[in-house]
Amino acid sequence: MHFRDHKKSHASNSQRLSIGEAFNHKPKRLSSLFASSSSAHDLRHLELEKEKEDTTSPRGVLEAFMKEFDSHHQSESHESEVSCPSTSARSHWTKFFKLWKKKSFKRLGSLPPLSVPKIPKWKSRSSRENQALCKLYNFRSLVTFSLSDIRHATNNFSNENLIGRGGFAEVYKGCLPDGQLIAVKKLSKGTTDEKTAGFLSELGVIAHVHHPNTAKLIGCCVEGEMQLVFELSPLGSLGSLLHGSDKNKLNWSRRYKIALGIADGLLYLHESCHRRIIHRDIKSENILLTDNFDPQICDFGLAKWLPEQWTHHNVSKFEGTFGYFAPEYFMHGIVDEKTDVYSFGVLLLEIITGHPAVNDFQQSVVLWAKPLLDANHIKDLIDPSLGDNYDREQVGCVVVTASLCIDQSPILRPRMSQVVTLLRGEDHVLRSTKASRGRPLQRTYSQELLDAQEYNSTKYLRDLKRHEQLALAA
Ligand SMILES: Nc1ncnc2c1ncn2[C@@H]1O[C@H](COP(=O)(O)OP(=O)(O)OP(=O)(O)O)[C@@H](O)[C@H]1O
Repeated sequence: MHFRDHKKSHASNSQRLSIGEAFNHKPKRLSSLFASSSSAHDLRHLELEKEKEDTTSPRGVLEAFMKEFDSHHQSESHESEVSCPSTSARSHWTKFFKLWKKKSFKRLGSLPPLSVPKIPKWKSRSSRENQALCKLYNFRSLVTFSLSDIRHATNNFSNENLIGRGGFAEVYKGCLPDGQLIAVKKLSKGTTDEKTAGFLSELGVIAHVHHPNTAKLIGCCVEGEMQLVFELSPLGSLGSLLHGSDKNKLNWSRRYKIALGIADGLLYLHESCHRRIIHRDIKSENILLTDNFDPQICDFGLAKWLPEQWTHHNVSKFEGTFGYFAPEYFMHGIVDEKTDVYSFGVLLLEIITGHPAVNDFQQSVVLWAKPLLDANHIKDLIDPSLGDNYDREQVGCVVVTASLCIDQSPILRPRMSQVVTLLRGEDHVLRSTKASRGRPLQRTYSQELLDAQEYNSTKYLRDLKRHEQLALAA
């Protein structure tokens, strides 16, 4: 288990937390929820080893790809005696991954500089090492940047170019020689091992993801600090607009468009992507906005891949963002699509009400909104800054969807395909198709668990309160 600094450049109370941070200096109390006997170091070690062996985790998949990459490379060497110009760059990557594998618990920082892959120039998109990398990351064209390319683009990481700061990284605005605007996510927090693991995990997921509503990775750089290079989302995060001084930019039709776009992006991650991806940190700060207010889901640092046959995944390390946790996650460490659906419900409440997930007084928007939702007092929920300028039907659809998404019971929460239908007001389609063609609602493991404990509404609210009190007591 590791502890991170979570200062954000945009004021926010709902910051990503590790278990220790969520309860501020009371890690033992909560770590016992998921794993009672191990020390923090042992736990982290077990977690890393488990992830490396687990071919379903992003890093496990990287391992599998590396094996494939090695065997491909060996068979190529047998075929040709002549080495291509990119062989040395490729072997740097191979060494980098091998060292990471071997030294996952030793300091990579103590390795000689040559151990870090040498990066070809950013223009070398078609070079063979890039092709090999693309193969490694699901055959997509990625650019490998040199540190000097990045320095040049970001005005040497100047403070004026700093546009975001998260729990793991600083994000700098930049401009490539061809005029393309970029956002460079420089992983700068934690130990070298943690940074390497975080970099590979995020890269391993984001490079597989291609959808209009997910952040666009252009490439990466592993010289100096590890850096991911994205297309710039000029309007920044939804959180910064929704809770900052530019709130007036977010009229109702934009908010509705954003809600639909995020739902489409999440549906893609859960059901249409090459692999089944659970994001695990859906929140307004992790939704970026293009010039046209098209939302893009970003920050795949906590994302998990779930094999098709798994009902859920149990995590022993509690990470995420206070205010967005589904009850089954913070009580039992259960992760599946429905934990993302819950967080999406909280995000919808933010969009409707304009309230942050957790305010300065640590009050949760869920606890505030629930009585109003139950009493159908929709008018009292709506962000006063919208006045009467909203489409009643659309607001109705978003309110109903939010209310279903934050249901205490995961089985009663809709799947993302149902969420999309509900948000568009096409739930009559849902009702008529559910009986005939739709997948039957399956009881999930988390449902059984919650039922077994007679997890009722009163207990749910008590748990939320307890969660809040623990955080406040810190
Ligand atoms: N492509 C981008 N375009 C514009 N701004 C961006 C981009 N990527 C990130 N940012 C800004 O940087 C912030 C931090 O980025 P990100 O969430 O990826 O970092 P993190 O360290 O993983 O954060 P967290 O603590 O949530 O895990 C975002 O909230 C956003 O404001």
